[in-house]
Amino acid sequence: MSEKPELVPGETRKLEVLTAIPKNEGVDSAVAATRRVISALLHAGDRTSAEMGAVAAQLNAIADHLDEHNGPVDDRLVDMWSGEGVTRHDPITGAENAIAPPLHLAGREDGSIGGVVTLGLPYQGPPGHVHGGVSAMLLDHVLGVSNAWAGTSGMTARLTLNYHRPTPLFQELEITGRQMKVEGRKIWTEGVISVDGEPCVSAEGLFINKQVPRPR
Ligand SMILES: CCCCC/C=C\C/C=C\C/C=C/C/C=C\CCCC(=O)SCCNC(=O)CCNC(=O)[C@H](O)C(C)(C)COP(=O)(O)OP(=O)(O)OC[C@H]1O[C@@H](n2cnc3c(N)ncnc32)[C@H](O)[C@@H]1OP(=O)(O)O
Repeated sequence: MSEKPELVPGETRKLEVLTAIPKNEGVDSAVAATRRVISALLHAGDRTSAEMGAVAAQLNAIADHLDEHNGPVDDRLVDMWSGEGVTRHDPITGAENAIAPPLHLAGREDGSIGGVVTLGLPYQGPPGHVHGGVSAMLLDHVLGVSNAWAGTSGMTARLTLNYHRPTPLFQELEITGRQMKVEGRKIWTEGVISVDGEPCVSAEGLFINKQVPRPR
C-alpha cells in the first residue's frame, strides 16, 4: 500500500523530485521501525527494566540477516544514484535512511521551499533542545534543495549559521529555504528554522555550481 504524506499549501508534483515520498512498504517500513528502535534505545538508558542482552541479540540477528542478503556496496551506490534527482537515501529527508528525521520538503510557487519536522531525543544538544550541528545539517540540506527547486544547484562552499534562540525538541519546527542570487558559478541561498513563527536558527550559504559525478 502506498500512502502519501500531508502536502503543504502550494505544493506541486515536483515535490517528488525534491524529497522522496515514503512508500510505507519494504525498506521504508523497516526503516521507520528502526527509527523507533533508535529512539526507544535512547529512551531506555541504564534504568530500563528491559533485558538489554536479549535486545542486542535480536538486533544483531536482524543485522546479520540484512548483511547476508545485501550486494556489494559499489552496486548499491550506483543504484542509489540512478533515476532523476530523488534522494531517498540522504540523512535529512531519506525514506531509506534511519538516521533521517525524516523531513519532507515541498517546493512552493513563490520560489521558496519548506517543510515541518518534530525532532526527538536522538537529536538533542542542550537539555530538551536540538543539537546545533543537527540544525546546521538540516539547513545545509534545505538550502541545497532550495537551489534544486530554483534550477541552479551546487556544492556548499560556505555555510553561516546564526542561532537566535534554543530550538526545542518535541515541537513542530518549520524549515524554509530560498535561493537569493546567482552570479556566474556562485549561488547565495538562505534558510530558517522557526517555532511558532519565531526564528531559532537562520542560515546563509554560498554554493558553487559544481557536481560530484554520480557512480556508474
Ligand atoms: C545530497 C545530494 C546532492 C546531489 C543531489 C542530486 C540530485 C538531487 C536533486 C534534488 C535534491 C537536491 C538536494 C541537494 C541537497 C543538499 C546538498 C547538500 C550540499 C552538500 O552537502 S555538498 C558537500 C559539502 N561541500 C563540499 O564538500 C564542497 C567541498 N569544496 C569543493 O569541492 C570546492 O572547494 C568548491 C566546489 C566549493 C569550489 O571549488 P572550485 O575549484 O570548483 O571553485 P573555486 O575554488 O575556483 O571557487 C570558485 C569561486 O568561488 C569562491 N569560493 C570558493 N569557495 C569559497 C568559500 N568557501 N568562501 C568564499 N568564496 C569561495 C572562489 O573564491 C571563487 O571566486 P572567484 O571566481 O570570484 O575567484
